[in-house]
Amino acid sequence: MRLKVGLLGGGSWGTTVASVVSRNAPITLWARDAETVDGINADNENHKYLPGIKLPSALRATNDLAEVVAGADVLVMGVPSHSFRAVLEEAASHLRPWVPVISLTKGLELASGKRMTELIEEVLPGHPVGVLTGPNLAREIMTGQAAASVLSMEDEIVVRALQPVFHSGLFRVYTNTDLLGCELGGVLKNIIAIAVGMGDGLGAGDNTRSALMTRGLSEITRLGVAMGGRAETFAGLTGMGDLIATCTSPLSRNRHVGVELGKGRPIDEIIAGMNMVAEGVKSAPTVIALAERYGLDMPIARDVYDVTQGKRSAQEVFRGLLRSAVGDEAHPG
Ligand SMILES: NC(=O)C1=CN([C@@H]2O[C@H](COP(=O)(O)OP(=O)(O)OC[C@H]3O[C@@H](n4cnc5c(N)ncnc54)[C@H](OP(=O)(O)O)[C@@H]3O)[C@@H](O)[C@H]2O)C=CC1
Ligand SMILES: O=C(CO)COP(=O)(O)O
Repeated sequence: MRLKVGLLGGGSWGTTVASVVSRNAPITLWARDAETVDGINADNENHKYLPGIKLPSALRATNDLAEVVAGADVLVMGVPSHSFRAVLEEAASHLRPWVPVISLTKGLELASGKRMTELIEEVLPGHPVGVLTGPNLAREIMTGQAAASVLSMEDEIVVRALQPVFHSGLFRVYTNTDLLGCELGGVLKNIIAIAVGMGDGLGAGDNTRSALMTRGLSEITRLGVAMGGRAETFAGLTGMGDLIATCTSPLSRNRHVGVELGKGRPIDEIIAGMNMVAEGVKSAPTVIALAERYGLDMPIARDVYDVTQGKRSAQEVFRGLLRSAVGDEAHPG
């Protein structure tokens, strides 16, 4: 039986995942924006988020959320974290019982600090939940570059059953049962990418970038393990893998924010000039609150928080980093 997939969210990543899935399964994409829907159906193009890229003709889009959700055997959530709960609540009354819900979103709920899969469990109790995450820059995948990703769900049987929905020749989908670890890796690497971007914007060198990424991974792993993730997950595709892609690619929106901060531009101006989401800016305060709750020192994340809140400049933060105490690499703090 071919599972029918419904995907909510017509941004760059929702459209990309829908295009990938359309090779394997019937899929309908819901977008709130009528022009996005028309562009996908009439021109096979998402003019707003993936201009110039031809989408598969099998991909169909609609404005009708109820139709997409009610017809889905698998529901995929591709809206940013700030809209996730509202869209999920709208979907809830239309979803059939036990339909798995997979999140593509790499952010935390601002008010509660919750992960997106925690929101799914809260709004849709009883539905199997998962994430699809990894080093996956949308535009690269749409231009036919190979990539690997991870479908993570706690139940090994369910995750194996859903893997073929997402996996294809150039989009290689592994499975992992460490849901919390996989999900957190995707959230936390955004903050380190902002830090690396700040360094690049200030003209820092490759050694500096390498130091920030490595110490950043150490911060990610400390918090992730304290919250219940497995250490080895953070060394895999959803941790180190995604960190490398996001910290080094000019396509990353989070890194872009960092680069512009490094050049001295104010955060509000940078965000106002972007038509896409940079989740790390929104999750930095929540991550700092989590670090405090778990009694952990996360100096790079704290610096990103300070700069994105306008408390200090990128330049000040970089001077501070060079002056900070250095101890045992393996046992910081
Ligand atoms: N882009 C990428 O390469 C990757 C992104 N991700 C993650 O995927 C998630 C989505 O990002 P991405 O697709 O890139 O985001 P974009 O900024 O490209 O697009 C955001 C989309 O969400 C829609 N949206 C926002 N608020 C609402 C709402 N209240 N109701 C309905 N739709 C809404 C927007 O609609 P509208 O146009 O109408 O505003 C738009 O279609 C993020 O968490 C991101 O971190 C993960 C991996 C790769
Ligand atoms: O998550 C991503 C790559 O895996 C996309 O990163 P940005 O949101 O920074 O563009």
